Amino acid sequence: MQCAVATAVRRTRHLTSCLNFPSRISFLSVHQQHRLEPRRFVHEYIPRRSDAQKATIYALSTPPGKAGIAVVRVSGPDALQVWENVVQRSSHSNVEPWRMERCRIVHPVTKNMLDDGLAVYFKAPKSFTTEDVLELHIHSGRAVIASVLDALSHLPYCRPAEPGEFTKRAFLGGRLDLAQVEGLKDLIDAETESQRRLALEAAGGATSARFEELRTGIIRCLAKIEALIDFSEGENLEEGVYDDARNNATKLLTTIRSYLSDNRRGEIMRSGVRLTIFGPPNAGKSSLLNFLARREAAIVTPVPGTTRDILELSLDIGGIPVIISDTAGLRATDDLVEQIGVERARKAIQAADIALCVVSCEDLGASSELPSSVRELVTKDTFMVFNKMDLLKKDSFSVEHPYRWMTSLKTGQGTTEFLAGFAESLRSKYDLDQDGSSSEAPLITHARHRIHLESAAGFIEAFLETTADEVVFGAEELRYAAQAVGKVSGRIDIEDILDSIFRDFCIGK
Ligand SMILES: Nc1nc2c(ncn2[C@@H]2O[C@H](COP(=O)(O)OP(=O)(O)OP(=O)(O)O)[C@@H](O)[C@H]2O)c(=O)[nH]1
Ligand SMILES: [K+]
Ligand SMILES: [Mg+2]
Repeated sequence: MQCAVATAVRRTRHLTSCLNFPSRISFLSVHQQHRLEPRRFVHEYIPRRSDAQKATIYALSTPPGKAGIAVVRVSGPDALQVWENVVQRSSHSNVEPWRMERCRIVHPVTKNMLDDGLAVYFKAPKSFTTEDVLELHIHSGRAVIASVLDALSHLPYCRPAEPGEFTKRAFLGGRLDLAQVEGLKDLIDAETESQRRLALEAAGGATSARFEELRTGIIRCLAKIEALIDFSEGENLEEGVYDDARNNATKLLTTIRSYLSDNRRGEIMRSGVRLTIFGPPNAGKSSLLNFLARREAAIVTPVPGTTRDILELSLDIGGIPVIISDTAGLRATDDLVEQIGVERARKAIQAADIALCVVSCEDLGASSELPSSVRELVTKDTFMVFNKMDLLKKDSFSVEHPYRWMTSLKTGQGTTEFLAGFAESLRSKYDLDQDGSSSEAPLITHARHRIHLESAAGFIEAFLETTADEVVFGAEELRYAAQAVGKVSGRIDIEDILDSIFRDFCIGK
């Protein structure tokens, strides 16, 4: 008896580790709380886990509302059974996979006809999720969609899909890696042409392939170092293996560093330049936002302190997505609400990729010096707009700055030049072409990629700090570096590649 319990506990422990339970201690406390026999405890958990994995899920895959067609997608082991229950065809032949068929969609219990549509069955693994998939193409109307989804809810082995669950299954099934999943999401969200191309590249696996090349490079170095651990140079290994590994690691580090010092180009192409408009009150900041948006998005009045909260708009400036924030005019004030607005403005300037300062020509000092409220915030990278040039009395104007324009948002003077110069400056700053794309596709498009690459660079540096006597430590650093790069695509297993490289590695004479 005791022996049986011990076996059960051991098995349970093994299972809890498979199920990612925190620890043996927490398992025991759960076990004690519930006063369950170990064996029963096991039974309680296994079915739920496998159930979650094997559930057949369904969801509307097109936007809800009136349109020509809507697609309801079903994925999981019972997709074919769903077909048998809700799809009625004129022919009684077997279902032919990947072939669209005209059919009636019926309620599984009442067999009432719900819609006249099309159905297609994708046989696993040749489907988006790698599972059996059924797509029902129905008429897109609220009542039709509701009746079909309700009908599916009557099938006991089906449940509604959670957000992103089809894609998650595609990832778990190995159809997409993480970088491709991100690319797919970006493709759906793409609003500009350059975003579409960038996302398509990631979704298609080209981005992953570039990361994979880096990872394989690191593993090649690792293979050499591991060979040195097992054998030694001169004896069983050709000469210069250690130096080779070091040289290659140095080259890889240079490559990674060059990817990292990209001025955030990829992230900017993907998610847009964060641009904050700031300046003294009444300079014409909100007027500038409205000019760029071509509509009265922000309130403009002659009252200083009109804008208080931050107003954010996403615009396409010459093919570049720009997220523009209009902020409260910077000044000391007793008004509590305005004080908060000024505080938020300062934070937005810090968070911006580009800060654009609007100053009224009226507010310039005798020798064209900037108003004190903005003086310490302006750097050589700040974009400067000297507005209200219609009110400029003096004919001479002498503010030197790399990015500077003069406008009158009232008369329109200088605005065409500003718009052209503004777009051009954005392009040159981020090395982008006319349409906002770039000749060489950037590698890093998400902050996540940057974090993993930075950590890989750190590990390679640590490897380069080790000596020929410390190959064991060096190998460990390279292993971490490879894993860090692998995290981008979600591929962190290196043993498989290591084996294959080892196999063609030249060992012995
Ligand atoms: N003469 C002249 N007036 C302008 C010009 N641009 C804007 N204005 C006027 O200046 C006033 C202030 O403009 P806003 O756009 O509200 O200025 P703001 O910087 O957003 O002001 P706050 O939000 O209060 O900080 C409004 O009455 C505008 O019509 C210009 O080029 N010339
Ligand atoms: K104002
Ligand atoms: Mg304003």
